[in-house]
Amino acid sequence: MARERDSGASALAAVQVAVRIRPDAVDDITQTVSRFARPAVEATSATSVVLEPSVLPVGMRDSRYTFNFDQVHGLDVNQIELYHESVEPLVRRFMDGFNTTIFAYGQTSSGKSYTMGTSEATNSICTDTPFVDMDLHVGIIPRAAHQIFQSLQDVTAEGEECTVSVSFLELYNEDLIDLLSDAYGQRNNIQIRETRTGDIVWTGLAQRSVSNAQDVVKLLQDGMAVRQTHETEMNAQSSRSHAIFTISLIRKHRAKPGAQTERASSSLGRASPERAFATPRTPKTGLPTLGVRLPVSRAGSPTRPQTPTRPVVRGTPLRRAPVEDTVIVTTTSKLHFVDLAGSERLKRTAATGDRAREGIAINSGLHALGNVISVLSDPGRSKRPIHVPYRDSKLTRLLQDSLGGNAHTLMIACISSTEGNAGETLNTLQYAQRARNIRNKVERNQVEPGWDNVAYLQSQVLSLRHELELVHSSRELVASSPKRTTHPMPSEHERELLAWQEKCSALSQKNIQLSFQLVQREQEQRHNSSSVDFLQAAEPVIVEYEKTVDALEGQLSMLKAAVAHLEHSVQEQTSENVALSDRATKAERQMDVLRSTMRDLHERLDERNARVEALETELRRASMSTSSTTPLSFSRSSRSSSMSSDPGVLPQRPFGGILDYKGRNPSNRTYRVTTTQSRATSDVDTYPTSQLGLPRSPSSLEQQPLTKRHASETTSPDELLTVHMH
Ligand SMILES: Nc1ncnc2c1ncn2[C@@H]1O[C@H](COP(=O)(O)OP(=O)(O)OP(=O)(O)O)[C@@H](O)[C@H]1O
Repeated sequence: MARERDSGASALAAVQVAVRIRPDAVDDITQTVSRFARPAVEATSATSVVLEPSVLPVGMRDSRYTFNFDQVHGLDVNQIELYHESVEPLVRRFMDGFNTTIFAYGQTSSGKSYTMGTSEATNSICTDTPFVDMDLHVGIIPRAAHQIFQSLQDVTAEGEECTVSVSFLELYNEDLIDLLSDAYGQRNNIQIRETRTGDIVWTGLAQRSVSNAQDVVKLLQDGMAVRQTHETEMNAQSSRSHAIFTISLIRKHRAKPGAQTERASSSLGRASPERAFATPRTPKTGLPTLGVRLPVSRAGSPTRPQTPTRPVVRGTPLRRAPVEDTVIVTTTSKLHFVDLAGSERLKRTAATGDRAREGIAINSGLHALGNVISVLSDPGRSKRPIHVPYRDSKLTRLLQDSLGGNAHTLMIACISSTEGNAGETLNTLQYAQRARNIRNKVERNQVEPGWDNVAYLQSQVLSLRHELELVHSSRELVASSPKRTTHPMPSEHERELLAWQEKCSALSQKNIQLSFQLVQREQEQRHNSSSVDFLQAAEPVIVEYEKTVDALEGQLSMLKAAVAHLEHSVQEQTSENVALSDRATKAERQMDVLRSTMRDLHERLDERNARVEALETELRRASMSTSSTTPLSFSRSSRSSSMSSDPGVLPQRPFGGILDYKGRNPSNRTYRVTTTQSRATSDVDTYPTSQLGLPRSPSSLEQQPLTKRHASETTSPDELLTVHMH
């Protein structure tokens, strides 16, 4: 926890972000096309990761993406290493009395459940015997349970009394479901409520006491068995809900008043002297954050903390106060493991029906979480108050204390290494980058008993007054002693007197403080008493309103989810359009190239025609001087229609020449004509007779069967003339 600052009563702690790159197994069903299975991300150091932009969809390509985080776990980092590097320090914070949250975020099938320990590997743990070595694939939660109970062995041996309990909550389609309830599946009454002091609490959630790590894992397995998971195109066992597994700890130890904050050994989150002594923080008794009810008196009136009904981990009984001044200090803390469902593109998961509805709800919660993270990470937030949209979804309400509130938080961003997932990977990395800017205000949840109890304070004041009177009377007694005037006081008595005097002044001070406290409390009580009746009467109405608001918020969230989904589709459509216009631009470029090729060809054609004209002129000249052959004048058409600027219209120009009629095939009426011009035999051109102006059946011509080649060439026989240029 390097990035933490002390700011008086509470310390500022940045949200920690660890990135985990999952290896892509051969049988990974998301990687069907090997072309997209190339590696796209690389851990370049223990804290940085690079995403290759060329693998991103068009429109998302930018420069090389390099991201820095608190930890980066590459492909070769296993569960044990990840736990030691990223999670163990957080679990120690929890043991020290701080609320702590660890949540996994990432696209579907990126390894969130695997990392958190809510996947198959956890089911393989045998809970009948104490854990020795866990399977390499076992995730965070079972390992944390093991660490917690190992540490508790030490503190209970020192005489502390500790109580551990767990709860398991699921948020499915905006419904809160208790995964450890005996009445699972039946309508339950879990509600997220805000106390008058602004704390977020859940009511109606089962708390199960546990006395060892096996108990924790057993309950985890039970809850996992009923959690909503289904197969999608992207994951054979995809979590269709967000789930929060919580371990709650209550520790009690004896300490001198005012010295209790030194007991907890964390180097972080030092409680201020004011909070520890003069105005001890009202413990979240009964309604601690994230809704776990600790022992509390019914009407919610503050009482001295009670002994838990089922203390689970007990040390030797709390030592009797060796001296008058020790009190029992209670520390409460919670450790939340949040396994978020994966963000998913419905197109890729091929979700329809219920799966699509689940997908929309999942994405909507994550979208709201993204908005909260964006607002909290806004650097301008410290200068001006900004509304944080926690109420936009139940997920954000549940995580309110973990993001921007009183908790040490670790986000594990899970990403896939392959090219096919590069778009989602970039989103996850950007999301995580923002989360890293969030600062939480952490403080130890610790309280000295009785500070919120007026009767207790009154009795303290009375006993102190009584002690004070005793001291005064003893002083007077000593002062009136006749020996004092004649003999020096024996040093033993002197010391005793000084001790009494010191004690007297300490007690007077404490008396003043307590009296001051008492007056404050009485004033507060007087102020509150008038509203208590009203509040009691209004309570059921308020609860009803809360339920209605809750239901409406649920509907609103789903509507927002639908809108977000539409927006997402529009975004996808837009990027498809971008890709299409990119292709259109490319095609245009190709057209330009073709046009220029055409121009070249035309030029070459013109050159050729010029040559032909020159030849024709020569021919004409030759014909003038030769009278033995029949002069002909006709048009010549080009065979190469592809060279014409207008396909279908053959370029024509006058052709003058002396032709030697070699023969005629009557069946197809094709003429074979040889010009007097000397040419290679391959220079055989075919002309429509209509263009040549020749008679269809000139009897003067020698009939001659055409070769096979000619026959195949002259597919429109009656209109063609084959000319051999010699
Ligand atoms: N680091 C890893 N090493 C080995 N296998 C892994 C790793 N990460 C994930 N897997 C495997 O990948 C598959 C998908 O992982 P997992 O179910 O944890 O994903 P997910 O992010 O929780 O998905 P969803 O959001 O759909 O629930 C599982 O079979 C899991 O065992």
